[in-house]
Amino acid sequence: MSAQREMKEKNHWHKPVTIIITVIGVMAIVALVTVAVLQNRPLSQKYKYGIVMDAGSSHTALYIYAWPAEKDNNTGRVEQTHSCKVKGPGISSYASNPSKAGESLRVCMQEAKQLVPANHHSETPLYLGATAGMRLLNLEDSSASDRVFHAVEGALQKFPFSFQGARILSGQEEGAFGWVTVNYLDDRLKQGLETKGALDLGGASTQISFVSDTFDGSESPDNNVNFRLYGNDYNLYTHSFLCYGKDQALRMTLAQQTLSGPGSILDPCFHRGYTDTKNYSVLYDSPCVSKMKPQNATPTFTHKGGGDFLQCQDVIKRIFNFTHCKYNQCSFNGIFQPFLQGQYGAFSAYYFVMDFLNLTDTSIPLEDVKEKLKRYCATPWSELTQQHGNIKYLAEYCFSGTYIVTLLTEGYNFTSQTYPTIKYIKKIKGSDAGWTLGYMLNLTNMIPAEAPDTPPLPHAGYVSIVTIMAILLFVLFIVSLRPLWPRCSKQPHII
Ligand SMILES: Nc1ccn([C@@H]2O[C@H](COP(=O)(O)OP(=O)(O)O)[C@@H](O)[C@H]2O)c(=O)n1
Ligand SMILES: [Ca+2]
Repeated sequence: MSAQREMKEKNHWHKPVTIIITVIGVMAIVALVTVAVLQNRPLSQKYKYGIVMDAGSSHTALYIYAWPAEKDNNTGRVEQTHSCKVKGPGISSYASNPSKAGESLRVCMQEAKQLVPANHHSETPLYLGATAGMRLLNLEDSSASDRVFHAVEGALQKFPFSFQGARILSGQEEGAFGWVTVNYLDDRLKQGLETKGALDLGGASTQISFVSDTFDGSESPDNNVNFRLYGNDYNLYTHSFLCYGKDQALRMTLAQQTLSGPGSILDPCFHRGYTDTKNYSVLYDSPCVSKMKPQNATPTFTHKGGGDFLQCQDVIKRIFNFTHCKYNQCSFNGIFQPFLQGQYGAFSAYYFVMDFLNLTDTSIPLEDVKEKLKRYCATPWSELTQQHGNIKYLAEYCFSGTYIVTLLTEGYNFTSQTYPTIKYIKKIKGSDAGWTLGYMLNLTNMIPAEAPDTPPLPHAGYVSIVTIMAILLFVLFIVSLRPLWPRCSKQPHII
C-alpha cells in the first residue's frame, strides 16, 4: 500500500502540472493544425457563369459554362453545364422575317435564366457568335444580315444577363477557337503538351487547324494565328473553307450535275429507289452555287439516286480545284497547307455522320471504311427507310460519308497511314467540342499568357507537413521534460 502511494507520488505523470502541460500541448497542436489547414484550404466552391450562343448555318445552340469563382484567371477548369438546341433553322434562314429569328431563341434563353442562379444573372456574360450561314447571308445581302442581327440583339437584351453583342466570327476565329477548345479540355495547353489538330465540319463551312513544325506563318500569313498561352507560344495553321460545309458541298455537287439544266439527274450519292422533285431556284439560292445556275432550265428537276460510292467520289472531287497552287504545297482551291502533324480531333458533322454510319472507329483501315461506304451507298432506299423510318438527313448520309472521306483524303491529304491519327469526337470531359468554349475563354481572358504561379506544395502535402511538424515539436517538448519523468519502473521493488 505505502509502496504504491510512494510510487504514485514519485510518478510525475500524475502531477496536476504535467497533466495540464499535456492537455495544453495537445490543444495547441490541434489549434495550430486547424488554423493552418483552415487558413490555406481551397476556398469554398462558388461558381461564375458564361453563356455562348452558336448561331450556325443549320441551327443555333446555347451553351452554359461554369467555373470556380476564385480561379477564373488561373488554373480552374471551365466546364459546360448545360446545352440547349434552338428549335427551327439557323438565324440566317430568317432573312425575310428577322423578328422570328429573335423569337426562336427565347425558349433556350428562358432555360438559361432558370439554370444560372438569379444572383449571378447580371454578371454573367452572354455572347452570340454566328458562323458560315450569316457569312453567306452577309455576302449575299448585307442589310438583310444587319436586320437579323438587330432582331437577335433586341431579343437577347431583354434577358437579365450581361449581353456582350452578336457578331459574325471570321473563318480564322472559328478554326482557332475550335483548336483552343479541344486542347484546353484535353489539358494540353496548361501542361505544355503537344497539341491536337481540330477538324470542324459545319453545314456551310469547314475548318482545319493544327500546329506544324514546318509552318512559321511566313508562307501564308492569312493562315497563321499566334497564341501565347500558359507561357508557351503556338504558331497555329488554320483555314476555313466557305461553302465546303456538308450542306453547301451537297448543293455544289448537285449543281455540278445540273449545269446543263436537265429535267432529271441520276445522282450516285443518293440511294437507288430514292426520288424527289427539286426546285432549281431553291437549289441555286446560295452564293456558293448561284453563279452556276443553268440558263433556260425548267423550274424543277427530278433528283434520283444511283447508289454508287466510287461515282459519288468522282462527282464530289469535281467541286475541289487541284490545278493551281502558288505555294510549296496546297490542300485545294490554291490554299496553302503545311504537312499534317500529330493527332486530330474531328467534331460537329464529322462526328454526327460517322457515328450514324458506325464508322467513328478510326482503327478501321481506310480501305475498309471505303468498302463499308460502298456497301452503304448501294443499299436500296426502300431498305433504309424500312430500317430507320423517316429520320432527318437519312437520304444524305451516303453523300455526307463520301464527302468526309473525300475531303480528308483528296482535300487535306490524309492517307491510309495518317487516317488513324483522326479521332471522331462529340464531347471532351462533358463539354462539346466546338469553337464556343475557346471563344468565351478568349473574351473573358481566362487563359493567361504566362504560366500561373502555383503554390510550392499541394494542399494535402501542406496539411501533412504541418501536422507532422506539430507532433514532432510536441514530442521534443515532452522529451525536454525528461528530468521530471519517473526514475524507473522497478523502483518500488528496490524500496
Ligand atoms: N444531329 C446532327 C446535328 C447537326 N448535323 C449537321 O451538322 C452541321 C452543323 O453545322 P452548323 O449549323 O454548325 O453550320 P456552320 O455555320 O458551322 O457551317 C450541319 O450540316 C447539320 O446538318 C448533323 O448532321 N446531325
Ligand atoms: Ca458550326
